Amino acid sequence: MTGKRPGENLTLDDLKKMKYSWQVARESMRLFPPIFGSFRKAIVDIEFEGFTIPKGWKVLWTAYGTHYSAEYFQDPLSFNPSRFEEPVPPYVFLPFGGGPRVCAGYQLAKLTTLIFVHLVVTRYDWSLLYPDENITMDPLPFPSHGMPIKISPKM
Ligand code: HEM
Repeated sequence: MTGKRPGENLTLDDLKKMKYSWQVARESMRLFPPIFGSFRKAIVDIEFEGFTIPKGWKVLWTAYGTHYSAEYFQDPLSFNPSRFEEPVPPYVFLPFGGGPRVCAGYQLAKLTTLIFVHLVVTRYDWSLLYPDENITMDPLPFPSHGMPIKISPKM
């Protein structure tokens, strides 16, 4: 989002135009979903693809199952925000969960992510202290040095 005068606030209309920024955020959450999954409890016996899930059992759904599947995302390990120009089938892209218990803060999270990214990119110069920092899964992504950055206001 360019064309803003220094100090001029972003408007809701500005945020609606940030389609590529949101694609970048979505692609980041596809590769590293902040919440990798969650549990559901079967409240009745369920038949699913030849399996029986008995009433009372807990089921773990994970975002990685579809996020890293070539069936849904071509070349799934590559970072390609443009892939989100095409619609994604329901229950395939799940950083915010899905169904009746989908994240209640989705819109707020989208808003704050777009504002944060806009301000960091337009107002600050920043760089990673450890560009090749190792990231382990524990089970969430965990940068081995805490991912420190060097940040300073743009001159
Ligand atoms: C990037 C930011 C966020 C991510 C990735 C995220 C992710 C998720 C996920 C995956 C769930 C579903 C968990 C499940 O199905 O068991 C969830 C639920 C929920 N989230 Fe978020 N969330 C984010 C931000 C927020 C914010 C900002 C709020 C509130 C201000 C919020 C409030 C909630 C609530 C209340 C639920 C429970 C909804 C329910 O069970 O009916 N989240 N979130």
